[in-house]
Amino acid sequence: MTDLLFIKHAAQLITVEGHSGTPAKKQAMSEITVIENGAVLVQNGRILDVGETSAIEAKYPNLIADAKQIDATNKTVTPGLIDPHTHLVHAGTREKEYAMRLQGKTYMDIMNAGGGIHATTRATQEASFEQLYAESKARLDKFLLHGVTTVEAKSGYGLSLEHEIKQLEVAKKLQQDHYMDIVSTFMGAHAIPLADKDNPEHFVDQVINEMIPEVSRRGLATFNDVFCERGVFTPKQSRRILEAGKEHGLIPKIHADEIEPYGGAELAAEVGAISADHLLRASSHGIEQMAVRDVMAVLLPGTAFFLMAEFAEARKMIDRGVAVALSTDANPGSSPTLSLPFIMNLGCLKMGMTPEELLTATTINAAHAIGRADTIGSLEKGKQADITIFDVPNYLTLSYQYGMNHVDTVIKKGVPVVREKQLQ
Ligand SMILES: N=CN[C@@H](CCC(=O)O)C(=O)O
Ligand SMILES: [Zn+2]
Repeated sequence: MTDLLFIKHAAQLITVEGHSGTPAKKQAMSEITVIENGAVLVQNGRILDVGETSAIEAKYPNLIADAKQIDATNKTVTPGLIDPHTHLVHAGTREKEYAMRLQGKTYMDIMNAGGGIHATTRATQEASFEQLYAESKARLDKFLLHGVTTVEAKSGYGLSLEHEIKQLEVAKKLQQDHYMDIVSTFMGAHAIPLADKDNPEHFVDQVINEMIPEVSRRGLATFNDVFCERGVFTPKQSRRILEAGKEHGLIPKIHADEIEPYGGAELAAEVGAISADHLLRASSHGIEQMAVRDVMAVLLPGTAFFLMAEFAEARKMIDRGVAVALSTDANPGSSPTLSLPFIMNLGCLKMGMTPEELLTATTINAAHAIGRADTIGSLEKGKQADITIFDVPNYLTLSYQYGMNHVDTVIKKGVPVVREKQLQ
């Protein structure tokens, strides 16, 4: 018995087609393909066809007669949004640090005083598997309610083999239990534990010799990430960690040039990272190198907004030929949000991206940033039917009426899992 779903009469259906082979760059980031009065026919969780409603109706009358129908009149249909950079699995919140920052303390001051990432590490180490699972599951529900159908999730609040594995196992179980698809990244190199403060090389060795081999042996992560920043991991240490990951089949990612220019973008190009993320202070040379070596820029404007910092130079990156994706950076310290649509608003208003580029950056380019562009990120024949329907008559309204949740329906693998803003 085939499972059929027919979404019809969308005021605008945005396919973002034609970029599955390589990420969209420059002008191609604006080519999103808008079909008016659009329709999608889904069979057994995959997209069977996409086009104008009348054309699809004429082509598949029998299948459509048997299909569950969703009328998207006055609504905008897009590929399910993809968040390629989150710190999903952690315990607790840090609102007191937020208040301290409002009084003038900086993010790094707080971290150097044993707060920041260290505070969340303490809470995460103390948390049971069940507590971490429950907190993270609640976050996934909210992501879904904001139109997101796939997230990347990093470890990095365990900072010991036992607790890093615990975080990654929570992500694995959520992948099995939840509607959301989760792509895991090992980020043991998120901070030097306080106990190793005076001997950081000891921890770097532990990441390289103990954690990476074990995470890889257990098949718990696809990517390996490092926080390359002054006072955290140096470019030299970061390179060792990323090269060690490569030897164990983990693809490099990097938190680069977030607080100050530190050679992170250049390092990403040298080690062949799939993406360099943050880049608020990336150098022009680093941006050029990323363009030459095809390193995706994953930009996190929510972090600049929340840390009251300069935004990344998205315009310059796009114009120089760097493919750009956008993400929440959801985490309890520098970006406590689960709203990718709000991040899209910031992309326009604070980084000069166009509404078309935003859609590319949160769909197909985000899929490329996590190595999934062959199956998700666009509405094309044969792809997984991950689809978001927004209660707006055109895509411009998504970035125009800002800070609101316009999601109406979310379809995951052909199944409506959010309908009229309610989890099903
Ligand atoms: N910058 C490093 N890591 C996170 C923040 C983590 C935290 O503050 O808990 C980020 O991407 O912003
Ligand atoms: Zn991050």
